[in-house]
Amino acid sequence: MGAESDFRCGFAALLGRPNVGKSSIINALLKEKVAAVSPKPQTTRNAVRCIYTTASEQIVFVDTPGIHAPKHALGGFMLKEAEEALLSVDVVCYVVEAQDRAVGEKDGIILKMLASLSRPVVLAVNKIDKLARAEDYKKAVALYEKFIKPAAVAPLSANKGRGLEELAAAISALLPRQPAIYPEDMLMDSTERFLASEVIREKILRHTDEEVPHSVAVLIDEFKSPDEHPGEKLCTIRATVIVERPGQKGIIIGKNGTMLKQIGSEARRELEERLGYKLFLQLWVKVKPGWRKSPEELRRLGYRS
Ligand SMILES: Nc1nc2c(ncn2[C@@H]2O[C@H](COP(=O)(O)OP(=O)(O)OP(=O)(O)O)[C@@H](O)[C@H]2O)c(=O)[nH]1
Repeated sequence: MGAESDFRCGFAALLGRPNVGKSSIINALLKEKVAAVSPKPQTTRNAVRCIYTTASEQIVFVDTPGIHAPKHALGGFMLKEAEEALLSVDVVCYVVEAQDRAVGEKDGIILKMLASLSRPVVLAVNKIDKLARAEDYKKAVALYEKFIKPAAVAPLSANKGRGLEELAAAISALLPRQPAIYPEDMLMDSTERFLASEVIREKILRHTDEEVPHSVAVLIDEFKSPDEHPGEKLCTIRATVIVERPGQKGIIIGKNGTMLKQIGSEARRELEERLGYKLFLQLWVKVKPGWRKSPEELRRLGYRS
């Protein structure tokens, strides 16, 4: 790592509607590095998505969970939660697509939040490879600049590997000068078990409404990775989704089990990508009335103060 006085380090929230390429950007930035996971427990408020370290900078990309659920954000409560999460970062990296020519509902919610937030925003305009004329990305920039004043604009293509270093440079220019927070070889800051439960929980939140998200906990019953069990070819995860009422169980399982299947396959895909293993994921749903009020249950689920 470089001279500490010039070194920049801080937290960047990665925001954007689904499918704009957030995961692709992270993967491209980390190149071939498999998302190895450190056994160090989670220390930050937000889920750390990855840690990008070079000789001169360390950018800790975090997820801001509330923003994945615009349905709930509309309700006001989650919007506030998301805003609070955003206040714990130094910079917001807002990802949009180069072909965007109108602001959709999901971006509308994000823009509203960003407009009232006192954090610098880097507008990452992804998928420039899809444009016939490269400079047309400026049309997307003009569209979003009607709502926010980004501190920097970074056109890029995660798939073609273009503009990634420029994006990292634009973000790190806005970070405080301070030494690295994490060791330089650390790519993520959470245990694999914790990551698995958070990813499963996040998929449930995306698919459910009203009181269900607040009544859900995920308990990892079994986690067998090929690293710890050399005989294993796959990583095996068995988890129980805990809810408070039978009706909530029905919602999560869905008609003929379709909802649970969908949640399971989305969680499996994301975990395979982030853990770097092929995965066998099995989910159960169990009703535990009042689990949120039981200190013993909370402890078992890992919610320790
Ligand atoms: N043409 C092109 N496609 C891209 C680029 N970056 C990502 N994609 C594609 O866009 C799709 C969505 O990419 P993801 O990285 O999964 O998007 P995301 O924002 O993480 O999506 P969510 O996890 O649903 O929020 C995938 O099919 C990617 O291959 C790019 O630079 N160019």
